[in-house]
Amino acid sequence: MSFRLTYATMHNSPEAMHERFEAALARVEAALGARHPLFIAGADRDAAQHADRRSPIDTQLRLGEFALADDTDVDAAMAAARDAFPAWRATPVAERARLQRRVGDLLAERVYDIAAAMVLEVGKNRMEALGETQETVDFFHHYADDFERNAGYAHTLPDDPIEGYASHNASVMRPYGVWVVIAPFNFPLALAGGPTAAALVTGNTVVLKGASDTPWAGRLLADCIRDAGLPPGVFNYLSGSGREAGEALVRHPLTAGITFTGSVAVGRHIMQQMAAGAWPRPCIAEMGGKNPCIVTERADLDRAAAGIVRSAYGMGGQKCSALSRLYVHERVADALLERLRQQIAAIRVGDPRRREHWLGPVINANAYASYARYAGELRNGGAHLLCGGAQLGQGSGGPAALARGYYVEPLLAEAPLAHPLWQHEMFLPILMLHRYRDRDEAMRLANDTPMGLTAGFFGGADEVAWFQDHIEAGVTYANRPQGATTGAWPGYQPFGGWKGSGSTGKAIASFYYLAQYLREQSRTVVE
Ligand SMILES: NC(=O)c1ccc[n+]([C@@H]2O[C@H](COP(=O)([O-])OP(=O)(O)OC[C@H]3O[C@@H](n4cnc5c(N)ncnc54)[C@H](O)[C@@H]3O)[C@@H](O)[C@H]2O)c1
Ligand SMILES: N[C@@H](CCC=O)C(=O)O
Repeated sequence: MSFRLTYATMHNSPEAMHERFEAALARVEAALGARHPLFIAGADRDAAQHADRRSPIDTQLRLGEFALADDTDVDAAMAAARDAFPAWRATPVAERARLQRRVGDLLAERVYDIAAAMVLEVGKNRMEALGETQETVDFFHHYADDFERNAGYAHTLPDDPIEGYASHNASVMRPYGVWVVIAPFNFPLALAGGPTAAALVTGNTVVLKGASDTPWAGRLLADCIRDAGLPPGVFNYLSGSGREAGEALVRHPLTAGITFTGSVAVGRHIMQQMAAGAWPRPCIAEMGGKNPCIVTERADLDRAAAGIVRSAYGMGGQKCSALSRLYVHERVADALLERLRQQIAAIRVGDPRRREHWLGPVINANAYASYARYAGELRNGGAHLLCGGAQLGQGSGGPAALARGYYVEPLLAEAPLAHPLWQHEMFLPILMLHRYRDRDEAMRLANDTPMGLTAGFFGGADEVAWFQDHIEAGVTYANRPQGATTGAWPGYQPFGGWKGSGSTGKAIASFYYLAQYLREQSRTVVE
């Protein structure tokens, strides 16, 4: 298939992709209900307790039983990763990169089956799930290529200018040791696989923990890493809760560094713990977003509407990059609203196993209840709900086909600027809108947030530089109908947040990313 799948191309998928997905879905559904163990020291390990997991699509759909790691399992995983570290660090870069590419190749071979599992586990639609799996493939290849391209960041420096001695100098980068990766529920494969690939290729060993809602995706990644032939202990997988397994990993004495992806509250808590102790340990924290889009009088409104709807409602707004604040010039607001209304009305909400359903359920009962609460807060806080606001699933009295899942309507609300939800990451398909008069006012409002992940702009070509120069966000998109604020891809858009959205100022898959998994050693040798 010559089609190259990315989040920007997934809107025009070829027929063959759907046929292969359908076949994989049937295979995966036929095998539901299995028990999924932990993966430690190269072997499966049963935990003392397991969680029975159901799909957000239909809570009677039983996915399987997933191990809940406890302190003993965390200790075992950390010890395995510590024991494997010296040999893995000493493994030539070319060999580490070869194994890493092999993981990518296996993910690619299994792309349809893994995507089918993620549709069931997360409730995302097939193209989002296929996109995420392909993104993970690309992370494994991208980081292997990048580390080799940078020759492992080893540099020979000039000899010291000392008479009578030959004093040779070099700078090398050395891995830290056991690197912990903590992944979020919404991209449970890509945001587990990306940091894992970065840590492994740079010579660290890894203990990965998946999110409590999505233990399956991480286990499927573990299977690919096992089958690629990485030595036992180099990679270990734990499923389990954040409060137990996650906390135990963060406070573990063998934890040399962490990549955390998730909410601001948990991220800041982990950063504080990593800064405390005998010495500060590195913590790459990729956190939340409250992403704005500015539409000026000169925008192409068809493009704007397409990009806005895709980014505000794709995956039910459960992307850190999702658009949640829309600032539109008052002269074009009504015309844009008309287009948005049409596009929102065309969104088909339903079981994401079916191709025609672009919008599946939200992840769990909490998110489902939060949606109703936020809709109420918007109404009570003086907002005008222009579209949506109703739950469609459990307990809503909505369509029978949706009654066992967590389905909600895409919501668009024109809200007073004083409304507190302008400042709160809801992580749901809820978009708030404000009509502005003056472009600089729009920019001030767009930047009026402690977050700074992604931002979108629709306007004249000669306004783009103004947007890029003034917006406080790590990832920016101008005039992009494929997604106003969403859809970064490794090798095309480095992805990382400013301000409260990220701890390092260095983006995922950027030129500067891998160096964060290494510490510098200066080497002087006098002959
Ligand atoms: N910036 C990014 O690249 C990015 C990408 C995806 C998601 N996110 C953010 O993630 C959030 C949604 O994901 P979520 O709901 O899974 O986030 P979350 O913070 O609830 O959980 C993330 C992970 O942390 C674990 N965890 C929870 N409490 C912990 C603790 N005390 N100690 C250690 N680990 C703990 C969880 O089990 C999970 O594995 C949103 O805020 C979203 O914006 C950010
Ligand atoms: N990389 C994804 C977002 C990941 C966060 O949830 C995007 O760019 O839309």
